[in-house]
Amino acid sequence: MIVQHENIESFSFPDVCNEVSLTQPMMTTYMRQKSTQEFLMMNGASSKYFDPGDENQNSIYPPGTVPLEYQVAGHTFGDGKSELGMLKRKDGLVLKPIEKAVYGERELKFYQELQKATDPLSVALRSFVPEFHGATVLKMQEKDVRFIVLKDATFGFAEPCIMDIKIGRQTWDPEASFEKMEGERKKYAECKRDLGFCIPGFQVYRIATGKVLKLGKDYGKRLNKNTVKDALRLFLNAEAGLSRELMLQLLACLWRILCWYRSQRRFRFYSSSLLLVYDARKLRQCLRTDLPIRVNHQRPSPLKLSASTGSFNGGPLSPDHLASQGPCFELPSRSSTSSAGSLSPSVPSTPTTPSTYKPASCFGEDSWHVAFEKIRRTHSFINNYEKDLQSVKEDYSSQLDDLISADRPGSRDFWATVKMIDFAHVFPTQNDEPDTNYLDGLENLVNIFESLMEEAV
Ligand SMILES: Nc1ncnc2c1ncn2[C@@H]1O[C@H](COP(=O)(O)OP(=O)(O)OP(=O)(O)O)[C@@H](O)[C@H]1O
Ligand SMILES: O=P(O)(O)O[C@@H]1[C@H](O)[C@H](O)[C@@H](OP(=O)(O)O)[C@H](OP(=O)(O)O)[C@H]1O
Repeated sequence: MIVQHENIESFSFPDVCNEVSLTQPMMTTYMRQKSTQEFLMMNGASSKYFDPGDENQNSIYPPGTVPLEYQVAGHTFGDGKSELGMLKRKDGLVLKPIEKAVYGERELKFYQELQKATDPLSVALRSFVPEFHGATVLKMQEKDVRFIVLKDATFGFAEPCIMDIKIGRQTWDPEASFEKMEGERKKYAECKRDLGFCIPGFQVYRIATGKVLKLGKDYGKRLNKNTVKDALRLFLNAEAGLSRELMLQLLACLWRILCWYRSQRRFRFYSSSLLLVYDARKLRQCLRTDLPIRVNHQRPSPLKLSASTGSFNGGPLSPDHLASQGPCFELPSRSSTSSAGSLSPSVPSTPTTPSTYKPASCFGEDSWHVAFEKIRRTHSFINNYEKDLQSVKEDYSSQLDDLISADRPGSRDFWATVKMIDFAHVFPTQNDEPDTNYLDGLENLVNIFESLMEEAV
């Protein structure tokens, strides 16, 4: 789609890209407002710029809400298929409409049960998903619409960069009709076949050009195993120099999710996404700062994760493989994991995750150092892989020490993270096998990130 506006120019991918000009960093706030205005116009809202706090808006949206300006994928207002899209509320929370009852109620139940659960597997999972703030009913054009209320994954970001990565070769659930299955099979075909994931959309505040680039599913559907890396580079602002600090923050999250996913036998996540987010404003500051991250490139960099180790290769993982090569924390026992589709703590089959597994939020109160120590523990493997990783870990550790060094005030703030989203097609596991559909895609994604890490400055 091309939108005509004085602030939109330079369509490098003619039918799929909106690039908003930001000529100077100082103009960013102004331009964000402009792009919001553009976005609202596209979605049938008032042409006047307003924020969600504006009570006098003449819009079709419930008072105190606007369409989520930074929605990069999924069902959106006026996309010709769905009537509803994501909204943003003035308190910064985002609202996901329940449009298709079965899917919506399933997702709501997933969040509700996850919120109540106290078992370690669920507690860990909770740290990977957006904070859940219940459900609410709002009137939209005379109709009552129920919404799931979530924390905005980009909350507090000045220049949010967001990428939606849908994980899994199979993006339809076991109850899908034949038509739905066929439809899904054809979409993002190359990426899903070769990598086990696809990219339905992303937006990036580009440091090299000073423009906001938004690419949607038409672009994503054309990607293949070779070009996907370019899309990631674009998203990561690699033109400005791929930042090791950014990569570490994202990789740390991806590793933790991977470790969790390898250990779990409770769910099958179909058509679920990882939302990669970071703040380009912070990235720009980080790239401008000569110390200390940039001193790292003076060291010989051993940042190569050996593909020969097998652990991150995309092949299917058998339970035996997991037992011999999996994370160093023990796997839940077989008897305790079967058929546990529910997150409720009262379900007798809740896994008894051992005490060595200490879930911790990716980011938050922890310093880089503490957080990374935890990651190091959960990312350990009980074989030669451990040896292979040793030098890598040492290098990471010193980088992380650099990152929290006292002469970088504010360096403890995290400005990139990964959240698991979209649980409309989550099903209980029917056997004790790992969810290779999701795992293959996630492992391939981690592999790509690890190889990109080698390019980081
Ligand atoms: N917690 C969140 N914070 C910020 N943005 C979010 C959040 N949840 C969703 N989004 C935005 O909304 C988009 C769609 O989200 P989601 O995948 O949950 O919707 P969907 O309509 O079910 O998608 P699909 O069509 O793939 O089923 C995401 O790509 C992201 O841009
Ligand atoms: O990326 P695309 O091409 O937009 O494809 C959509 C995507 O697969 C969504 O996950 C799916 O939503 P569901 O969760 O509802 O299955 C939607 O189905 P829909 O067209 O039936 O809404 C598809 O159209």
